[in-house]
Amino acid sequence: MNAQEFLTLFQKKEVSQSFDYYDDVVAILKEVRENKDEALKTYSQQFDQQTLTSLKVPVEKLKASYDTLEPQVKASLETIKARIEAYETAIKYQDKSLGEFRYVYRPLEKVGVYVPGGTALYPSSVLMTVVPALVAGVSEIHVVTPTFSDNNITFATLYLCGVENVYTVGGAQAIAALAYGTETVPKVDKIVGPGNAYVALAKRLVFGQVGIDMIAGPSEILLYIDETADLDAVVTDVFAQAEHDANARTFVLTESEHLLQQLEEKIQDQLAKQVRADIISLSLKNNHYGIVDKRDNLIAVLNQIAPEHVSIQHQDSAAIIAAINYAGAVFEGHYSPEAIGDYAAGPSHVLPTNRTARFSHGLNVNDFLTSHAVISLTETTYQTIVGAAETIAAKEGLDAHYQSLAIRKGKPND
Ligand SMILES: NC(=O)c1ccc[n+]([C@@H]2O[C@H](COP(=O)([O-])OP(=O)(O)OC[C@H]3O[C@@H](n4cnc5c(N)ncnc54)[C@H](O)[C@@H]3O)[C@@H](O)[C@H]2O)c1
Ligand SMILES: N[C@H](CO)Cc1c[nH]c[nH+]1
Ligand SMILES: [Zn+2]
Repeated sequence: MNAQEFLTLFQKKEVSQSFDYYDDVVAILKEVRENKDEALKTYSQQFDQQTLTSLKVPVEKLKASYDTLEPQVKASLETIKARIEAYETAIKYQDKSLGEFRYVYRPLEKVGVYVPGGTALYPSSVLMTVVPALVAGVSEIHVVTPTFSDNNITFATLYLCGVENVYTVGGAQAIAALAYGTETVPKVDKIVGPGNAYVALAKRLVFGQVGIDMIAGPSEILLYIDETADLDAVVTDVFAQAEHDANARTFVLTESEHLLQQLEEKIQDQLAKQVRADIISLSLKNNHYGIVDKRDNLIAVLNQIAPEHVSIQHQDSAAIIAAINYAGAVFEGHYSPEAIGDYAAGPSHVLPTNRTARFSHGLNVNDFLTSHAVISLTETTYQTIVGAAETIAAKEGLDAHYQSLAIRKGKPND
């Protein structure tokens, strides 16, 4: 399809998607708010087939998971953790002193982290959320995850990061627990982390009661390719996002109809051989788009989709990247595939989906800080600006404000 045809379809789909899970998620939020731990256990039975006697994971169990890791896995986690720490430390906001003003940053106190666990384990999401929080200086981290097996790599990674508060609960009910608090799970100040459509919608609905990082829902990739791209590699990039979720979305943009046909043939040839072919097929059936048009129209489409990931495998990558305004993260060239960002590049893989990169950004250390201005005016500055303030206070009819300003006027503080 061309750019215009795609945009018409995209708009219709976007409107219907946003309500798909609404009733289910609202019911879950209400139930957890009222019945707390009991509701969490009932939902774990219903959605995860787990009979839970307790929800909190003992630290010994986290340690046991860590102790059973092969040395190579421990070393890989350490390597990635160090890269994330270095990156987040480099981009952390510092207090600014501007004479009569200061702008200061403070770490959040209590953060809730969602680590997915429905159809795969996500130790990488532990690193991509917890490490930035630790670099920010967050004092309490509470992790919820639908991860139930003994000796699993998610628990091991949590232990490696020093997280002690871990609860085996997932889905919208886990978000409700962190937002409202239950007997076991405390209410937090902000919830971060990725998850499926239920998790993403629940976060959206509890915003205001607690802070959230963004809508980090089912994965997406947009690949912009030309003849210089290695099509076999591009096929793996398409499958790598589609295998996350039947709701994952993949977009291929190109200026060449022939190239798109070649790619689609390769996708069909290789689909059946994929380990997660069932999920990939569902994702590709409903959420895979090939768009052929001229450069300007493709860039306009890209900025409308504002995809979670953009991968540019094109000889003019620099020019295309310069025109991208909205994306979760952009990957340039053959050696920056999206999958390296999922695990090891450095910036967090927790990124906005479903067009929300038009107004939000990927998770980073600064999302775990709050900030405020400190105002310390000198008398000279005060006397210079008080007249303007009085004038507007009078126009607003707020007399007590006017008096608070006027009483200090012309009275040297000696
Ligand atoms: N945007 C990002 O930054 C990012 C990063 C990593 C992963 N992801 C996404 O995270 C998601 C992981 O999904 P997942 O499903 O494997 O794990 P998940 O932990 O997000 O969801 C599993 C939970 O969903 C709930 N659930 C399942 N079916 C339900 C139903 N019918 N009704 C109510 N609740 C139900 C269950 O409680 C289950 O515990 C994928 O969509 C993946 O693409 C996104
Ligand atoms: N691609 C996901 C973000 O959409 C992140 C991830 C974790 N593990 C593998 N991939
Ligand atoms: Zn991925």
